[in-house]
Amino acid sequence: MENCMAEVNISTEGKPIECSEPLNVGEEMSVCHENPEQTKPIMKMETESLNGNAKPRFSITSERNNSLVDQGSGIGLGNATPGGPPTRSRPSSKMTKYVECWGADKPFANIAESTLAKNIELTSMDMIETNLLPNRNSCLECRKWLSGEDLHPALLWFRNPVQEDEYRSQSDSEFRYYMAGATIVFIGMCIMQLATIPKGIILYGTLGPTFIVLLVFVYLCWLEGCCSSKPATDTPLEHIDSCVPPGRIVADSRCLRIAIFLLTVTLISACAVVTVVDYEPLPNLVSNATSLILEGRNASDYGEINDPSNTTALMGDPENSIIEYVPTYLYGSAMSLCAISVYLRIGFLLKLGLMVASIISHIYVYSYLKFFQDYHDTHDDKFPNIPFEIKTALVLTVAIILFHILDRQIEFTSRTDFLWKAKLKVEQEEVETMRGINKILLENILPAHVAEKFLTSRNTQDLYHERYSCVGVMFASIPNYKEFYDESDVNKQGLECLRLLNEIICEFDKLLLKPKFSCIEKIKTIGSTYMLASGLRPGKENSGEASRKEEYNIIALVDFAVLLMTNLDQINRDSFQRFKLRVGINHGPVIAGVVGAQKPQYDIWGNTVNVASRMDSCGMMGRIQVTEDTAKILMHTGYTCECRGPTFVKGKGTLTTYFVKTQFDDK
Ligand SMILES: Nc1ncnc2c1ncn2[C@@H]1O[C@H](COP(=O)(O)OP(=O)(O)OP(=O)(O)O)[C@@H](O)[C@H]1O
Repeated sequence: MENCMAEVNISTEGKPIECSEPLNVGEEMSVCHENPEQTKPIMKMETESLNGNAKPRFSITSERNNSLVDQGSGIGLGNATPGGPPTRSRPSSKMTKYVECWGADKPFANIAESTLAKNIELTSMDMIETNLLPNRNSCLECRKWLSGEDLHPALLWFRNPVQEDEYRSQSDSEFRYYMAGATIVFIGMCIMQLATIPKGIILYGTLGPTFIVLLVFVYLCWLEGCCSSKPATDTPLEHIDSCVPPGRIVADSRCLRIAIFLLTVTLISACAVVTVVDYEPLPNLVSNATSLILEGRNASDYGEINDPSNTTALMGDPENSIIEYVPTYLYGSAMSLCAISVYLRIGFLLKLGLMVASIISHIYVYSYLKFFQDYHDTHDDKFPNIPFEIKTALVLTVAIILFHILDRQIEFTSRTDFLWKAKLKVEQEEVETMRGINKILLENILPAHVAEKFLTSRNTQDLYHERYSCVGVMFASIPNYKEFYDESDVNKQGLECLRLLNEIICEFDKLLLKPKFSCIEKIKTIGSTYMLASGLRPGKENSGEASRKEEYNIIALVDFAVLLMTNLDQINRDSFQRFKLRVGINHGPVIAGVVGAQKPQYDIWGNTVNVASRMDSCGMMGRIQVTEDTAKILMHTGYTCECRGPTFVKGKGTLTTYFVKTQFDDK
């Protein structure tokens, strides 16, 4: 706002300004625009008696004009402090400030209106720095932060149920690795059992099918590309019908993953102990069943087990005794715990429950086996009074605790990771938002290609400049605005006049949005003069169509000048004024660049610009004056130009100039 206003330099030259349209005292006019958006009165012009003359007083009710209200007595040039110099509030790093600075229909209004603006309120570089700077967040701090605010300290669940749901419903592409890990543990257990305990139908009958089941699951989980990739179609239904590989289905479905996990660990856990039925039937419960199973077994392996007379002998000869198989079962139990633990992304509480259930069932089975007691009696002489079940349970409980600590740590890390990713995503979005806003802001100040350059280039220290061999330059001024401008009390020291100028310039700016005029760049306003250039596109002018571009640039400027005149005519009708546009156009080489550091400004320089300015300043109201070269191009493209003859141009001598024929010539 400050920038915009500071550029407006209106000189009244101390002359009393006459009202351009005599009005009756007390008369009030409501002025409406033609388009629907502007059908509400945007200006109310009242007259008051002042020294016998009716003077215009505008009270503008449009939002745009509110931008000029309440900015202190200095007509919006800053926040005036009573009794002191005006203080300027610089925009802070937070984009909210930028947004708040500008209301609707004003420069940067597109930012305030964008939905992004809402996000910006949440954004601050501070937050990003605090959360993302690695050296400021040690693991311990992170733990404290999480357990305190985001995670339940015992359950490690997110306090926010939505977050918890999101975490649980995450896809787990690593599941196939866990599946493979569990299978490897199972293979280890198989090798151990096959190497140590006697092979029999039960051993093969349990390990074999379990192995096949595990392999099938591993295969399915790793199967990612079974479906032929169909070409993308426009019909959504065809997408739905297209086959999804089983690996993806498993990775995406939490229920399926848990079901596979439960099934596989149950099978592995069962395989760890199921062969004990080969050796010693459980009392009463399965004695008959076991004796049936034992029928037909290899007598050389098991005959001695059923022979009570052999038991004492076996105990006396531990080398060949079945009690030596006990460690295999104990290791098998531990390995089944390991198989549970390898499923890293399954909830640690579920895994803990399964481990406990698995060990309780194992110990329950072991407690019915006499040779486990015998093993205890022969190998453990330190605490003979403690039952072997308790001792076995203690050893396996230690394993459970170790696995549980590991699982807990892994889950904590996984949840922390999830939180960080979520926060990072938000922050990345915010950074993107801020980058977008910077772009919008820069594009409001600079031409798009220059803004792009400043946004992408790291080296902004060098003077930015561009050389063009042929650019059209236009100065369009409203010479009689000076006569209209009045700093009397009636006009609030010129504020009301300034509002009308603002209205005119905003209308002119709107015309630039038309695609036809995309080659035109507004350079600035100098008082009531509107300065433009066409053809400021780096890299485009050296193409083979350079001469056509030159013509196009000049034609665009002339058409734009005619449109400005048409628009000003409409404003005149609405505001009962008689403003006239005086336009000067020239073309030729210019140098463009950005000058200034705090308030950088894009501008163009060169003789072409000076002459264009002179074409305006020595031109005529309501006419477009061009140089001879520009006129030739215009006439070549079908425009009618009227030779003004030799015209004295300050600093350039006498030049032959032309007026472009327009429908406003006779008005
Ligand atoms: N980049 C620019 N922006 C605005 N006006 C410009 C620019 N370049 C030149 N002019 C205007 O062109 C006119 C001609 O400039 P020139 O350098 O020929 O003469 P000058 O002696 O500097 O101008 P003057 O006699 O009006 O003070 C000047 O009025 C100047 O303000």
